[in-house]
Amino acid sequence: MRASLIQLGVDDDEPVAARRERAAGLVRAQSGSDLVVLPELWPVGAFAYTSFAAEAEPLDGPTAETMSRAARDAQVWLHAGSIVERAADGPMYNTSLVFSPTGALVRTYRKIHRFGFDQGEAVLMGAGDRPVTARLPETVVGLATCYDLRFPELFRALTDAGAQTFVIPAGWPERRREHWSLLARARAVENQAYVLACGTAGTHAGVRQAGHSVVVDPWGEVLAEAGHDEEVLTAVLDTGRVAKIREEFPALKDRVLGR
Ligand SMILES: NC(=O)CCC(=O)C(=O)O
Repeated sequence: MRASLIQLGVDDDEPVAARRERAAGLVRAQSGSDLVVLPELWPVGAFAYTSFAAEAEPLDGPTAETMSRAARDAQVWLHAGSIVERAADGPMYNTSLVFSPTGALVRTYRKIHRFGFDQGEAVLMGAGDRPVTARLPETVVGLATCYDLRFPELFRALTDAGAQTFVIPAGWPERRREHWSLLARARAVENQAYVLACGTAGTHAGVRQAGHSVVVDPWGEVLAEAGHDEEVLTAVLDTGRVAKIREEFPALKDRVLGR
C-alpha cells in the first residue's frame, strides 16, 4: 500500500481559501497512491484559536466539498486531516474526515483529547467520545489526532477494535518535536502497528511547527521521515507485516490488565 503524507505549510499570510485549493492540488498530484493524508486543522491552523469560530464549517462545508472532489479526481483514499467542525447543535469539534476514492465521506472522527489545558482548543472545542476505525482495502485504519498521541489507551482501544495502521494528523510544535518522534515510534512498537503521523510545516499564530512527519513500521523502524519544510512524504507499506509481527512476537496476547 502506497501512502503519501502531505506535510502542508500552514502560515498566517496564506488565506484559508487559497490554502484549500493548494491542498486539493497536492492531493490530485498523488494519484497513484492508495492513501493520502493531510495534517490537523490545516485550513485555519491548529494554534489559530482566535480564527476558529470564523472558519468553523459543517461536514458538508467548503473543505469537505473540495476534499471530496480531490479524492475522486485522484482516485485515492483520502484522510483529509481535520477541520473546525461547527455541529448542527452549535458546538465546535476538531473533526477528521476520511473519503473513499469515489469522494464519499466514509468516516469522521472528533478528537477525543483536546489540547491547551484550560485554554485554546480545550475550552473552545467539544470533545469526541468514541474511537473510530475505517476499513480500507489493505488495512484497518485507527484514527487519532495530534495530542491524542500522548494517550496510549486510545491506541490500545483502536488495536482492540482491529486497527493495524494508525493515521495521526497533527499540528505539532517544534518545541516538543522530540516527544512527537518518540511517541510515534512508541505507539507503533507497543501496538505492533504502522503509524502514519502527518504534521504541518511553517509558522502560524507565532508557533513554529515541527514538520518531521513520519512513517513507522510495526517493528518500530522509521520507513520515511520529513524535514521541517513543506513536502510530500511517501512510503510503501507491506500491510501483511502487522499480522506477521503480531504472530512471531505475540506480546499483545500477554496482556494482563485491561482485557
Ligand atoms: N494540536 C495539538 O494537539 C498540539 C499537541 C501538542 O502540542 C503536544 O501534545 O505537545
